[in-house]
Amino acid sequence: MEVITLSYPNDEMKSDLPESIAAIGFFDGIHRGHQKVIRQAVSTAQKEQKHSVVITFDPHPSVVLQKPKKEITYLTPYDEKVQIFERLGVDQLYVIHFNHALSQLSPEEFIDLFIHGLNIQHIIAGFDFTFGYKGLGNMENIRSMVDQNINVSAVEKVEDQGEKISSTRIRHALQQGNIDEANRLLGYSISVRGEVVTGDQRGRTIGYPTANLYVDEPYYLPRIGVYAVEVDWKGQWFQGMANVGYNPTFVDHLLKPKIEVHLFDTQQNLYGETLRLYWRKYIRDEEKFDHVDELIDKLKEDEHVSRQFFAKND
Ligand SMILES: Cc1cc2nc3c(=O)[nH]c(=O)nc-3n(C[C@H](O)[C@H](O)[C@H](O)COP(=O)(O)O)c2cc1C
Ligand SMILES: Nc1ncnc2c1ncn2[C@@H]1O[C@H](COP(=O)(O)OP(=O)(O)O)[C@@H](O)[C@H]1O
Repeated sequence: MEVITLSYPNDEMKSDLPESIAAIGFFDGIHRGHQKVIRQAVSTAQKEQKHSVVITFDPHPSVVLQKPKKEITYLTPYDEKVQIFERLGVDQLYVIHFNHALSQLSPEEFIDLFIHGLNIQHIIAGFDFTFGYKGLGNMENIRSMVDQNINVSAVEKVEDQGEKISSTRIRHALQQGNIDEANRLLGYSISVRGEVVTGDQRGRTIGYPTANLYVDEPYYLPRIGVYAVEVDWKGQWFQGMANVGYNPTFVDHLLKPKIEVHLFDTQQNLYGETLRLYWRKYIRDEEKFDHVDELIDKLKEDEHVSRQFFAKND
């Protein structure tokens, strides 16, 4: 899959682009609804022997449009998205840089630049996709904006338990520690990828060394607390328990939550290694303990609960 970033007003489009079928959207999470849109573009392209394309945006429009600005996090930050599109068989990914100038384009100007300009012959998006200045373009009025020979397909909503699947719904599930629900809506297991960095070297002194994960992308993390997790390290799988939190027993004011994982049944030195951590089961909220001994007792309990969870689910 080829990845091309485009920004307005700087970039000139090439003139000899192949005829393409495009799925378009922001696609945070690439959940089952998004997958339906993308799969439809890929299969239509295969049938018609054309290129399959995803057109998406970065960063999220709210970064530009929302005041005051807040830090935004994603179910699937940029690198994750690229990997998932690749797995879905997309030939070409266009990432349109979302900036103020882009937000001012009328729906017609947007279509001219990015649909006609990229030689898109068929546009596929979710039924509620909007685009252009103030989101005035939608899946109804788009038909009057595109050239006659261009097809438009709106994919109807995908539901789960009678409700629309949405990125917001997945965020709420994660906020409640409901990993099963988030994974069911996503259609795959949510994870984070990070590099093991040095922490306060305290873990080993309390009998639970923890690999501290530095994630260099803005992930939306599940609820602060303790989880049974599985870790993929270069294709080797480990079970363990992780904490997303602020270590209030030891530290007064961490600005960002830390992600740390204790892996069961290994003493591997992992500094500098890249791990992918899959959240499996929420166990409890993080607590502030008056004594380290109480934390250690709790960690023993967490280990027991996690191992029981894996014994039942293996
Ligand atoms: C499964 C698990 C549960 C944890 N629960 C708590 C907790 O409830 N409260 C807390 O202050 N720290 C908690 N911690 C974090 C420990 O305080 C932390 O691992 C320890 O201070 C080691 O930090 P270091 O890796 O920087 O050396 C937890 C860690 C793990 C792995
Ligand atoms: N079972 C294990 N789980 C996680 N890390 C382990 C384990 N065994 C050894 N380690 C190593 O020990 C380090 C964690 O030790 P710790 O004392 O918590 O130090 P730090 O504060 O730097 O994380 C990990 O980064 C890893 O290299």
